[in-house]
Amino acid sequence: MTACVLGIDLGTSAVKVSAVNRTGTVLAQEAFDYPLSQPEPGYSEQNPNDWVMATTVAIVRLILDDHIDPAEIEGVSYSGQMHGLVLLDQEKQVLRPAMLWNDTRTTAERADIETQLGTEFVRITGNRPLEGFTLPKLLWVKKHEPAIFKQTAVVLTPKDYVRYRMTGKLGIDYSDATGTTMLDIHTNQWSQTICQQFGIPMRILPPLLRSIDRVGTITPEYAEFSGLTPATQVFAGGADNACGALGAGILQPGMGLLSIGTSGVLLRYEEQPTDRYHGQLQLEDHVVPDGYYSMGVTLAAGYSLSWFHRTFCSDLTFAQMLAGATTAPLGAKGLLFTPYIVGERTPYADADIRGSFIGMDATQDRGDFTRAVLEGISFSFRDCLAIYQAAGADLQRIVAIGGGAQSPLWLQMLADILQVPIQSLANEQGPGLGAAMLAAVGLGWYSDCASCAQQFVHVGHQYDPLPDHVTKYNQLYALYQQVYPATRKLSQGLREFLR
Ligand SMILES: Nc1ncnc2c1ncn2[C@@H]1O[C@H](COP(=O)(O)OP(=O)(O)O)[C@@H](O)[C@H]1O
Ligand SMILES: O=C(CO)[C@@H](O)[C@H](O)COP(=O)(O)O
Repeated sequence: MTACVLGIDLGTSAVKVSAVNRTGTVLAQEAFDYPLSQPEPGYSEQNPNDWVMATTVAIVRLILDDHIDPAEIEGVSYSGQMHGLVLLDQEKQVLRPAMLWNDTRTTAERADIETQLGTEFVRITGNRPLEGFTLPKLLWVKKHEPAIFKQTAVVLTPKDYVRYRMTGKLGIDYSDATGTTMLDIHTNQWSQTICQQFGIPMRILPPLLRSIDRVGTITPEYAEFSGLTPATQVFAGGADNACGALGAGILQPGMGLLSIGTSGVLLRYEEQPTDRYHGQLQLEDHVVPDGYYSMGVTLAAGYSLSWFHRTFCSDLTFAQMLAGATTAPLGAKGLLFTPYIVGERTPYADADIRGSFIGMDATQDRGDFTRAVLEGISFSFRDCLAIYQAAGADLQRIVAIGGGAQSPLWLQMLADILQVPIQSLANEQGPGLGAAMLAAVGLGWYSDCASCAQQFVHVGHQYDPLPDHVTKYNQLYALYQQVYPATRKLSQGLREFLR
């Protein structure tokens, strides 16, 4: 008998479900993709039912193909892409496609929040209003789709909807609730001030849960649908970046996480809701009770690379494309890329900025372009690091996770550009491992997250900065920093042209 838990990681590109035993060994993992719909520039949507179907397929495959015995799955928990808006009516039917974290149509709503509440909003939520958060999306629906807003009985974030479909229970955990920017980060209650100011009925906000809280069990209907048993216990789970941090053992100040998924995140554990970053970085509740974290988010990290692959080299495998970057010289023969292909969040909260290749030269080839994309994304991470450095917040150790962490070339480049040692994990599962850990702690296998991390988290390789690369990248970064101010007006002009 191998008792195990399932960690369900509801990412932006796919769901990944990992079966993990009591000692943290990953027994099997299954993934299933779903599409992203971008009907207009700035729009980014997914169908919540696709998440449920994909999760179910992954679970069925774990049972049928990997021979995970449903009777041995004692617990399930979740990690989810943050900030997405899922609206349900009185009958708990989905009212419209989910608006995702990288949907930036809400610039007017964001400005409105800033005008109406200004610094009070930052004080309450720990965050300045940004397009990607849930509140501006809800205000967009209120203004542009009033009939849907009127029918809204429940607001959820993505993984909460999947949990609801598996258990029949509604709720949101604190780490995702902070990401809505409707939670008072100091009291951990929904903010009456924000709800009253913007006309959000508090009854549509779901009950608040701790990430390790037991929510219930699998419903008989979902058990029949998926092959799971109704005895399996379900725990709340958390935001993907918080779960990623837990799964990488980021549980103390000075420890940092680099998540290279669809988005790119540089995250630091915080002991309290600090205002030292003046809203320049996000501040969120951790999945660890009474813990917090700050983070800078570049909207298109892995997404820039996938976009490049899809658009310019779909004839190559991902590995072949990356091999071209390995042989290209540092600096890609003078080519700079800025990864603002869906706008940007940190350090430039700018939905209109767009990416650029600067320095194109007839001597460059596809390998140089691929390398420039990797370097540009890495410079964007350095922009996030610069905010930490300016605030005097140390990051002694950074662990990398996510799809991008599969590339040794990229991890070495990041060590060289950030000038900090970057560690990979031996059992990298992305945020899914953190989700599994929440189930393990919820079940009582471990007394707390820290003791579970001691058993589950194993560092793999360390990439140390190479001095001659550091010098060259410093030179390039100084140029990269000039691209945003130089292209801002051009991007605005092009956005106007498109409108
Ligand atoms: N071998 C690889 N090397 C570098 N990047 C990769 C590799 N494989 C996938 N990626 C990048 O990882 C991203 C997906 O990472 P993942 O953590 O699964 O994202 P998400 O959780 O957002 O769905 C893709 O956008 C892709 O560009
Ligand atoms: O918006 C944020 C964090 O604020 C994103 O990091 C999302 O949480 C999506 O994560 P990935 O799919 O890239 O892991």
